[in-house]
Order: sequence, then C-alpha cells, then structure tokens
Amino acid sequence: MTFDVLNPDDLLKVDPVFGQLSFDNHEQVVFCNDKDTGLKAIIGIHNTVLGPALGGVRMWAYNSEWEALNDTLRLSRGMTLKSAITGLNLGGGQAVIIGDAKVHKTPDLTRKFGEFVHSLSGRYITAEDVGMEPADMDLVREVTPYVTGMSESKGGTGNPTPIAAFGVFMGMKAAAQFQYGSDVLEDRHVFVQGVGNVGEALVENLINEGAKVTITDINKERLAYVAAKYNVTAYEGQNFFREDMDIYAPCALGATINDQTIYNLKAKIIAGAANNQLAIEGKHGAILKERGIVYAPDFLINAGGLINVYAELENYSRQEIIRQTENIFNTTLEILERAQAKNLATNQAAVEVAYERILARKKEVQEK
Ligand SMILES: NC(=O)c1ccc[n+]([C@@H]2O[C@H](COP(=O)([O-])OP(=O)(O)OC[C@H]3O[C@@H](n4cnc5c(N)ncnc54)[C@H](O)[C@@H]3O)[C@@H](O)[C@H]2O)c1
Repeated sequence: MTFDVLNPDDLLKVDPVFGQLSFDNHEQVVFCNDKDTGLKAIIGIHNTVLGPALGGVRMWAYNSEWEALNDTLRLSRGMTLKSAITGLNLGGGQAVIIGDAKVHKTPDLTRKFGEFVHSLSGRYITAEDVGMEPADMDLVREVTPYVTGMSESKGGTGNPTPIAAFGVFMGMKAAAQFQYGSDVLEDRHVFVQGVGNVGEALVENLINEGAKVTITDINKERLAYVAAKYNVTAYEGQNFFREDMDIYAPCALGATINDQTIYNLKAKIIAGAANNQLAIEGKHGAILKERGIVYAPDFLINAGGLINVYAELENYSRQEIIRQTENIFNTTLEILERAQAKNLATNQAAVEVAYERILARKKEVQEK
C-alpha cells in the first residue's frame, strides 16, 4: 500500500477517461487489477441497447496504459457498430489485458480475468482476440458462463478465424464489384499485411480465386512459412504503401491508414480484417473518398468471427453461420452504394446505418 497517491498536483492535467475522444459515450469502463497473478486489464462496455456487450479480450504488450485504454475504447465502440450493422442482438464491448501473451499469460491470470468478467453479471461477454486462443476461453469458462469462442470439445464453435477470413473475402469481392463492376478477383493483385490466423485464411481464399497475392509480416518465420505454403510473394519491411497493388488487405493491427501512408497508397480498394484501420476515422475516410479508393469498412467486413461466436449463444447451425457471413457481400455493396448516393465516406455511411438500428431499438423500448 502507498499513501501518497492522492496528491491532486500529481494528476495529469487531461481528462483520462471521459475526456478521451475515443470514449465516445461508453456506458462503463472497468479497470481490473490482481497483484497475485499480475493481471492488469481494462473492460470497456460501449453500448448495450441491442443486447449484452460482446467483444474479444486482447492480450498485448502496450507501451503505456493510455495506449491500452485507447485500444479498449476504440475496439469496444467498433463492436457496437459491428453487431448493429450485422443485425445481431448484441451490444459492443472489448477487453484488453496488458502484457506479452507469450511471457505473462498463465492459467491463473486468465481465470482471474474470467472472474472480473463474471462480476459484470453478463453485461459483458468475452471472446478470444489477438494473444488469446480457444483454450484460454475454456479456462475463462471454468469461472463464468459469460464467454464464447471455447474449443469445440467444450461445446464452442472453435476457431472463428476461417469464418472471419471468409467474411473479409466476401466484403473484398463486394468492393471489387463496386469499384470494377465485377466481383471476380482473378489476376487482381492483393497485398495482405499480417498473415496470422485471419491473414493466412484470407490468402487461401484469394489463391483459390486465382488472385495474385503478396504478403508481409513482421514475424519473419511466419512470413516465410505462409509464402512457401501458398507459393506467394513475400515482402519484407514496412514501406510497401507505394508498391503497385489493386487491393490492400490490412490484417495485422489497426491505424495503418494514417497521415504517413494515406497519400502513398496505390491500391484502389482497402478491405481487410484488422479493426480500426483508419487512424482518424472522419479525416482518413474523407481522404480515401476524395482519392477514389473504395474502403470496405472494417467493422462490417470482419464480422464473420462475431457471427461465429454469436452462434454459440443462439445455437445456430454451421450452415446458418456461413449464410450470414456470405451476406456480408450484400451488406457491403448496399453500404458502398448508399455512401455514393449520399456523397458520404463509406465508413460514415456504415456508422450511420449501425446507429439507425440502435436508435430505432431505443425508441421501441422507450415507447413500450
Ligand atoms: N481472429 C478473428 O476472428 C478476428 C475477427 C475480426 C477481426 N480480427 C482482427 O484481425 C486482425 C488479425 O487477427 P488475427 O487473429 O489474424 O491475429 P494474429 O495475431 O493471428 O495475426 C496478426 C499477424 O500480424 C502480424 N503483424 C503485426 N504487426 C504487423 C505489422 N506492422 N506489419 C506486418 N505484420 C504485422 C503479426 O506478426 C501476426 O502474424 C486483428 O486486428 C484482429 O483484431 C480478427
């Protein structure tokens, strides 16, 4: 215990939570700390109008608590939008655990996180995200029912990444239909950044379609492995934005479309799995529109993983999961056409549709 933490002069002179731009009307933010296991986690519950806030838990070695909080808030809001636009009866939430999963993740830490989830009585339902796996969700399930994405042997739908990748593929095809008048990706040059779980599965879909694929990853072993497995070109380094490509598929972390990259990008389509691809949504969405680059909104086309875990709550069949994920093609095309008709950036049109659904539900409840 320390006794000098209350000195008001030591507080930072900025509003740390409510004052953050990314706070965007969050309903609740929970800071979780456990000395024994070393757990430091943040749970963000953005909106529960459509249902309980479902969103993954990400374990990452953030450079600071600010970065971790900002990531929580942005991802949590993204989940609200994702559920709403996909037509699921779920709200939006997200958790992050601060630490390197390879070094700091232990069964006790994971279970302790589950106990914090349980303390929220179902307002937040967790799932796997970067740094976590179905086996971790099995541990969380030992202490709370408010978890999805467990292993198939534990009654879960297992690894959601093939479905997530299939949804991204559908969204990419819809963007091609809009940009080129054909959804066929044969001979299109697709540059995939990040060939982890989703990136690799996306590469497989693209190869099967006959696309020309280049991949990059900061993990050199992974890059070499995926390049050899699918016989695709490997690009080493981070300066690929000026490279010739038709489609850029960000499948690593967020904010890769930013002030440094946006004017260099040669692609005519951006469609990938990463969450929060635009560093500054309003600004960068508008620049992409001006530059004639079709941006398939991330939260719309990467919803396959969410559809997959939602099936655990609703007892959907595999067929229904695939049908709903395939429908990402139609929704994406509708959003791109709406954006064009209303002269909006595509991300703005998608946010508009998501909030229309939330507001309609709110009104319905208020009128009851
Ligand atoms: N897994 C899902 O079901 C799912 C669903 C929706 C969205 N997403 C999002 O998609 C993205 C990828 O998810 P995943 O499950 O494949 O994660 P992952 O950790 O398996 O893969 C991410 C890959 O990106 C690489 N990487 C990280 N930074 C990079 C950089 N700067 N340049 C190049 N490569 C980089 C990593 O080395 C890793 O191989 C994440 O943003 C995740 O939030 C995942």
